[in-house]
Amino acid sequence: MNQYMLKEKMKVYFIMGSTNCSTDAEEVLEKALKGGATLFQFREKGTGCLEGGSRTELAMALQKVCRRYNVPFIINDDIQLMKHLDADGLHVGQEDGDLAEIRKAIPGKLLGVSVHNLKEARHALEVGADYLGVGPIYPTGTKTDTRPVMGYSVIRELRENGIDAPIVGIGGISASNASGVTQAGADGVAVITAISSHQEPDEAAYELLKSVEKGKESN
Ligand SMILES: Cc1ncsc1CCOP(=O)(O)O
Ligand SMILES: C=C1C=NC(C)=NC1=N
Ligand SMILES: [Mg+2]
Repeated sequence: MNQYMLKEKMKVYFIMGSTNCSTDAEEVLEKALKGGATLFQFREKGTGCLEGGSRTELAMALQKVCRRYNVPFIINDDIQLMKHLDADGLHVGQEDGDLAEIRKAIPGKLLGVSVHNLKEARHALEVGADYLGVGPIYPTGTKTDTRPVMGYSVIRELRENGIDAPIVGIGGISASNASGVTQAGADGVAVITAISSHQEPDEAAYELLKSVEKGKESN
């Protein structure tokens, strides 16, 4: 997939694991994709998350939903699971291992990296990352061990320093603030709660998409 197509897929980047939704994860994902989510990341992490067979089973079920909507299915952190399912890609953080090693280990797959500053962004792209996750943009209760809340500043700084790779902002993002993230230069937004905990995940995804497009108009 070329960079232009990948930037299109970054618009509404939905992330979820079993601990992020009180109802049926498959149903929430189906609705999110119906509503316009453009990419999905399976992130099964934190207290009470699934392990072993039940983890793999849920991942397979969610991968099937993504296939039906022709939406990329990305796995967070777990390279074994990604390989086992032949998923479309892997997302890793700064502490998930040597980025160059990880890049070599998954040839032809999408590799996303969480970055927090220009140095980390340059390194990730040098080793061959396909897209960058930048945040936390706003305060979030979903991930407790985040770096300090950064606002739009890092997104702007990356763009001003010639980083034109696909970028998603992440952290406390909803339809009410997503336009600011794309106005600052991101290609889209990555969200957990705004969709996974919404009564109507399809409406939530659609509102996010509209907010993302609005921000793009003015950047
Ligand atoms: C995984 C992650 N990385 C930085 S903030 C965050 C959590 C985002 O969750 P939410 O969209 O519910 O704020
Ligand atoms: C921490 C993260 C940052 N960015 C993205 C896209 N996913 C993540 N899990
Ligand atoms: Mg990680």
